[in-house]
Amino acid sequence: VVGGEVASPNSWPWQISLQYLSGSSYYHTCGGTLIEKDWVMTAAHCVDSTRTWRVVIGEHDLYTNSGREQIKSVSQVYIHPKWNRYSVASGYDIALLKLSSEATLNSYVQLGALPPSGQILPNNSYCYITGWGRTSTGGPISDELKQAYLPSVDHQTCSSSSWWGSTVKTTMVCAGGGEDSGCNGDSGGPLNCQVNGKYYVHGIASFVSSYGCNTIRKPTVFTRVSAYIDWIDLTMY
Ligand SMILES: C[C@H](NC(=O)[C@H](CCCC[NH3+])NC(=O)C(F)(F)F)C(=O)Nc1ccc(C(F)(F)F)cc1
Repeated sequence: VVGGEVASPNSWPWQISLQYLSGSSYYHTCGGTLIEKDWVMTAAHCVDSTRTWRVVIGEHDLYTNSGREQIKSVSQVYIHPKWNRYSVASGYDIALLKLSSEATLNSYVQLGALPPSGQILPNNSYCYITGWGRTSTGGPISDELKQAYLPSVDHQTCSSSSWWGSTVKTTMVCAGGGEDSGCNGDSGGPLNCQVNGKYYVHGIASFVSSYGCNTIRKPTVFTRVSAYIDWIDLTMY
């Protein structure tokens, strides 16, 4: 997350850190959302390589143990069947991870709420991106979970020529486009949007400009969760 601020610990209790094993250590690679006690939603591009994954729930500082963390291994990865790793612009950047055991829900660990199928946010909706991604283009990832206010940008604007043009599809949600943005390492994490006083996870961080994370008029682009509710339900149940 470029800009924004460090989040109050565990104030986004559905946020997870997706980590991969390298040698004898695990490393943060992506964000994700706990959507059932044993299911995590993330981006397909985060898990389309063969690795050993684990999910850390109740996390805040990646390098300290608060005692609130719950670490789960991943028993199965379900990548959307239409995901094409060579064409993030085609969409379908969504995956579900089945956990080896259920998380325990408490003040620090809660489920993220999904929007109704097909729901489209009005332009300039009140949204926050959260993640441990780079804090500047090419910079280091954040030790602590960060948040940034990223108002949503409707498709008409986001797909206009001086914005993302036809790269952005209607199965995506744009947010930001100013000096705050998502960045590498926030991938897979939630776009949290407040609707009638409650937060819903409307997006899964998918891509930013290759010219720089916080490029003006290149908002962070998210998979639109409300476009995939049927697939999510079919996969989990
Ligand atoms: C460096 C930049 N990285 C990203 O945007 C990465 C991974 C994207 C997956 C692509 N394999 N995503 C992120 O950093 C995220 F946090 F915003 F999600 C990038 O690749 N951007 C990008 C790639 C392709 C396209 C386009 F769709 F146009 F082909 C647009 C932007």
